[in-house]
Amino acid sequence: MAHLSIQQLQVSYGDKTVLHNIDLNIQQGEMVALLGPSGCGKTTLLNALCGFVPVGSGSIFMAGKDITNQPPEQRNITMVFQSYALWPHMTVAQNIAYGLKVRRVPKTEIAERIKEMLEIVKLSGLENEKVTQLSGGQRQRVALARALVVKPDILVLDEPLSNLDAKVRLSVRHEIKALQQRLGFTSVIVTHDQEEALVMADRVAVLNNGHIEQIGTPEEIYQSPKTPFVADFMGADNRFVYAPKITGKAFRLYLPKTSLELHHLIYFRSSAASICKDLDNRNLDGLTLTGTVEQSAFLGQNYRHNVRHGEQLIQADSPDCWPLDSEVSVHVPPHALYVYPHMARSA
Ligand SMILES: Nc1ncnc2c1ncn2[C@@H]1O[C@H](COP(=O)(O)OP(=O)(O)OP(=O)(O)O)[C@@H](O)[C@H]1O
Repeated sequence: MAHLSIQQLQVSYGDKTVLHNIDLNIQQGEMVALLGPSGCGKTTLLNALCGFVPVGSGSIFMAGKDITNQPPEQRNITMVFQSYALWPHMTVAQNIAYGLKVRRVPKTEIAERIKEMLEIVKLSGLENEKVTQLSGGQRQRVALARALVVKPDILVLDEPLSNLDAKVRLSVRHEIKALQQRLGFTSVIVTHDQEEALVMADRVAVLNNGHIEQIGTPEEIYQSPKTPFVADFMGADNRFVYAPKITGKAFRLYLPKTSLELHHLIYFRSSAASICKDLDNRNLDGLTLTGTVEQSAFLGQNYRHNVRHGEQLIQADSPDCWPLDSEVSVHVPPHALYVYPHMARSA
């Protein structure tokens, strides 16, 4: 049985339905990321889980118990916010103790649990500091300790790293992941950063306009996006419409397992494409096209090229910088092409 089971959940604000028939099962000890663009309903789903917004229809079960209509304070769910939401006038220890005091845990036990939590989040020695004297990364660790000290059924993280600078962000996301694996807590994290979701989560649910488009392991979501939306959102930056008649010397698409008699939408990542001088004589599987280099930009490890193929501008990476106006061939192997039937006859 799933630890958390969300079934056919629908949530509306007035006349506007923002979550449509959400089904999501989360196992004990699992971390699931809700990933999607702004406004797709991530925060609303968290709020429904915590009991902060009423549910229109559907159910939420925690360890088999129906909590759909339970008030927030009766759900054993704690939340870590983007803004930390710490009490500024309190010390680190007082902030961590807050939830335990509300639950009337005996003083000696509170002291023990604070000490243990401080060690876990590597803040021992800072218990008497005011939280305002801490760095952003340290504050977020206090927020994490405060949420975990009450031993929640689910830890909910709402964009927890957004306020941290890029470098701290990288280290804190690894710390949270390591902590989750060590302590085995069940959690849901909201993010709009795909890399963050891939690094931290055991499974990723991609939301689009109040629907779950796809749910799967980071590898499944990244390597086998099921819909054009997921492909695009997961960084497949090249998109074009394939029409059966366009195959010729300058353009060849061959996918051993796919019939291409109808129009298709094709996506691929610039990083999956390779550029060479001439592929004319080689009948490679996948996509092969010829074009002219219009622009190149240095990315650090590679150069990204804009290659003009008729009306289409393709982006392709290469370790070499190809001169402007070079005539080149671009190749993308079959496993890196995401192909979807396309109903419309034009791009
Ligand atoms: N209190 C509210 N009243 C009315 N509409 C709301 C309310 N809160 C959110 N919405 C709308 O519901 C939709 C989903 O919003 P939500 O905040 O859940 O999205 P999100 O994916 O978390 O976005 P973001 O990443 O920007 O936080 C949006 O269209 C938003 O405008």
